Amino acid sequence: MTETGVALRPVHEDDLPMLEALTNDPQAAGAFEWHGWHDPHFLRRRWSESGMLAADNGMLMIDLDGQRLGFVSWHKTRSGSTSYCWNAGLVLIPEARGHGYGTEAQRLLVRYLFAHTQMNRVEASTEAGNVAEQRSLTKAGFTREGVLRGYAFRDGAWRDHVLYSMLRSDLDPDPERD
Ligand SMILES: CC(=O)SCCNC(=O)CCNC(=O)[C@H](O)C(C)(C)COP(=O)(O)OP(=O)(O)OC[C@H]1O[C@@H](n2cnc3c(N)ncnc32)[C@H](O)[C@@H]1OP(=O)(O)O
Repeated sequence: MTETGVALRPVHEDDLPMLEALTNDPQAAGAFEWHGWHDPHFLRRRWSESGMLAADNGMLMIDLDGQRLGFVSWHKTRSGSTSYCWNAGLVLIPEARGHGYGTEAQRLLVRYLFAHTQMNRVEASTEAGNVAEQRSLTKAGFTREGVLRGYAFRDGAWRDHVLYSMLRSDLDPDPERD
């Protein structure tokens, strides 16, 4: 948890309707995260199998004083013949956007992943037009690496993405640790 009260926690069964809305409803997903309808049973299946905490991917709820604000997620990406990194992302409910909660959630996620896995790099890419997420990644301490041209297909067009990363060595030392 942070001073703002934002915390990450595992997904509970009664969170599934919110996750479903954020990923399967065009209004809730927002301009850059709507990728078309998906199998409505997918999230419940994933939750039954692993509680959204598998070895190669995961999802945690973003919580503010017991209120659900959205979710963070990550998956393992190959970065070399024997190397992997995490690719991370998040979606907040529309009412929670623009208050700094997404930035806090990304800070917390990076700390969580570096504390509990041995990965050296967390990367995040976002559409070139998603200025809020780019600003939020910068505020959370990520470094902008460059533009991935024609990287992802969404809503009828190939879109440029901007790639950001945080390395284990970029992390500020935890003030609560010796
Ligand atoms: C790697 C990925 O996950 S990509 C997908 C990211 N998710 C989404 O796009 C889903 C919908 N959006 C959201 O969930 C959230 O808005 C997020 C995650 C993008 C950002 O989290 P928030 O809590 O809203 O961000 P936060 O409030 O910390 O900061 C947003 C910043 O962007 C700025 N901003 C917002 N919209 C715009 C805009 N259209 N143009 C310029 N700046 C903008 C804000 O002013 C703020 O900057 P400031 O603190 O300097 O004033």
